[in-house]
Amino acid sequence: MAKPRVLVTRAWPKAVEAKMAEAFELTLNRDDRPLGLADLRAALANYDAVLPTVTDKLPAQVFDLPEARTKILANYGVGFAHIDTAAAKSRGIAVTNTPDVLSECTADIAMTLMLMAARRAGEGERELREGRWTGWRPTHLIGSKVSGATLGIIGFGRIGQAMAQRAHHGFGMKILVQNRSAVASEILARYDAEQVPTVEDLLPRCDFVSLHCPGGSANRHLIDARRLDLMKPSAFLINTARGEVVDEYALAQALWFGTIGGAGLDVFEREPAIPPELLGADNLVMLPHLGSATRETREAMGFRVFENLQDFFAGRDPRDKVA
Ligand SMILES: NC(=O)C1=CN([C@@H]2O[C@H](COP(=O)(O)OP(=O)(O)OC[C@H]3O[C@@H](n4cnc5c(N)ncnc54)[C@H](O)[C@@H]3O)[C@@H](O)[C@H]2O)C=CC1
Ligand SMILES: O=C(O)C(=O)CO
Repeated sequence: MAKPRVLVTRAWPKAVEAKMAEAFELTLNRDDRPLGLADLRAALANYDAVLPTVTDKLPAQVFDLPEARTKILANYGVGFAHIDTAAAKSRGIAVTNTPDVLSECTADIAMTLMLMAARRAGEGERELREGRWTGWRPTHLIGSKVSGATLGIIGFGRIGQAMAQRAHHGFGMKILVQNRSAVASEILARYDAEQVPTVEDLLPRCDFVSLHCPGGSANRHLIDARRLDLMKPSAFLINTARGEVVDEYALAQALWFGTIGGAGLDVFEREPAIPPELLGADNLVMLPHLGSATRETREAMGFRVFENLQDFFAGRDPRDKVA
């Protein structure tokens, strides 16, 4: 039987590409150039499986083609808001993602941002590299204490809980939770966490707020000017979820006017474009979407896609089917 034709849309870890090549008729993207709408539409017409990432936008219009050959979109990543899953489903295309294997590393990056923003690590490093450091002094780059502070987590799924694990058990933080659905009491008990009914209940009580919900239209600008105003003037906002969850212009205003203490961002609404208003804010730490970027995790994500494809082409339901 002919091997399924599979398109990998970006360059992946070599070990995963090699394993994939044994099982499938594989097309790789050696240049690592992001695909446009027309490329993706052509991919759906010509491949049995397309393996997109967060940089491949698949809105309904991409699925609007006379005949789709593709039967599965096996996404490399857990977030799949860049794929119109309803449109995929209506064309009989299954969608899978890669949960769990990236939860720890993404929570590690959220902790990194929280610590860097609170302890002014970005400002300190810039000062040192630019030769502006004049030596230790009692009033130099005074930050905010993380240990023992209150952390609000919006979106208490896999990564939100990994964040709570680190913050509560590692840093003695008090955990407040806001989640779309009720969180089981035994899960809350693991972190001595309290679930609050609304975002409005959570924000005024927190020293740090970390976002761990999915992106997409339902959560677009979940954190807007009105909600930023509810945060303490000393509090920090951390976003490793998706750029669109935060109104970046409202955030830039809050940072410039000091209505919040600072922020840490790993994701941006129009990444890789960063609004100039954010670039100039000193009380902001920014990373280029590094949440899952460790060798171990990026390989594990690839092998998870491989398992999903193997199941799918063997006629089994892939474990990570989301549509
Ligand atoms: N920065 C990075 O590199 C990475 C970012 N991510 C982002 O993190 C997100 C979360 O991943 P997981 O924890 O694995 O997903 P998950 O599905 O386990 O958890 C998401 C949680 O958010 C809750 N939720 C959804 N909308 C909400 C809202 N409006 N208010 C409060 N809670 C809401 C859901 O009920 C669920 O409990 C992904 O969808 C992705 O966008 C994931 C991996 C890496
Ligand atoms: O998995 C995701 O959703 C990412 O953002 C990249 O790992």
